[in-house]
Amino acid sequence: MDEAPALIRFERVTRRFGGHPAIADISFSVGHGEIVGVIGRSGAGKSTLLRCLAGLERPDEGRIVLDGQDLAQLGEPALRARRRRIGLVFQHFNLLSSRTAAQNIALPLKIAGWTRADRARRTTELLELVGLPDRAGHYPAQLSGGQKQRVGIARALAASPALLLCDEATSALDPETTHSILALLRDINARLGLTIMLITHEMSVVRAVADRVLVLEAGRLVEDVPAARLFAHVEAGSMNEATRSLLRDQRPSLPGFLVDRLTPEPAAGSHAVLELGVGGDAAHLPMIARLATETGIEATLLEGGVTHIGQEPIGALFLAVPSDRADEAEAALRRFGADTTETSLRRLGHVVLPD
Ligand SMILES: Nc1ncnc2c1ncn2[C@@H]1O[C@H](COP(=O)(O)OP(=O)(O)OP(=O)(O)O)[C@@H](O)[C@H]1O
Repeated sequence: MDEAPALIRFERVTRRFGGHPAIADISFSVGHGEIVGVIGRSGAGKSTLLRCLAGLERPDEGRIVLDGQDLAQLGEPALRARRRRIGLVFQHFNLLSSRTAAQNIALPLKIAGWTRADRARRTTELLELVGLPDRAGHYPAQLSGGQKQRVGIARALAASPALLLCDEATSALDPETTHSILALLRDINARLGLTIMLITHEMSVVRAVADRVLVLEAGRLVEDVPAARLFAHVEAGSMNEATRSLLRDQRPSLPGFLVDRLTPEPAAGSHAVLELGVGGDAAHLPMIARLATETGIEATLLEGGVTHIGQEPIGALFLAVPSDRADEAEAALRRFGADTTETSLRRLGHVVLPD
């Protein structure tokens, strides 16, 4: 990370319950304005990490530094003030059903002692920000799930927090609404420069919104990587098994019928199958066309494609080239920019393609 001091620093944080560590020896830092996804399976320790960060749990070991302040050094009043610098967004919205959207949003401001006029001004501003200017007087029961979560986000932002913590914020929503809520979070991040941490068990959520990904497994931090690199599988070989298994359903993969036919050695008329993982600028390189013009080798695209994580192109292509020219094709692809820091090139085996 650059010279700017981190907003969040976890230093070897452990939290135990009944002697069993829910999170163990966790260290990472988050810079201002980053969107960080924390992913892991049920019981991996995500909620515990979030609760420690929100000051709702105290670590047994290690330090959590937020904006230069060690949370463990703060007494209860200072900790309460700190908590107001953190906005929390919940899976089930946690709105008061007897209050309107505007009243729900204004509640933290009322508790913080804002005047009625200031509350009204800020609430109007927030309803605009989350795209609900005409829903101020609606009660939660009159709002859709997505609208309720927008109110939840507006409430979390009311006191201008330094950090927004989202705990499975889209897990109760359908895919289309999830998409719009994640777009809203990205928009808020871009407009306000707000740092966001999202806890989720869904790789698709991380994929849609995060700049960086932390993977938790059985209380340990097993991966801390830029999202684009994670999805380009550049370091697939070095990735933890927990990460690979979370990724498996996201990545393009060779169709099963071809995997079944793969052999380690070439056969008469066979093709070598190459997996080309591309990311960054490499995604724009016309590698297949260059391969044809410069070597005369015509690669067949078996599967795969390029997509985007934020603005970052990433992809995986599965190519077939005649087995007797596989070495030559690999050497050329490497020369064109494959197998650098942002791309990877792997030979999966040989296959006799169906006619
Ligand atoms: N208050 C608690 N008392 C006892 N054990 C706890 C407590 N909170 C968490 N744990 C245990 O710590 C481990 C991590 O739990 P945590 O809720 O942090 O995981 P998670 O990744 O958020 O899971 P989920 O996605 O299911 O919420 C689990 O084994 C859990 O049973």
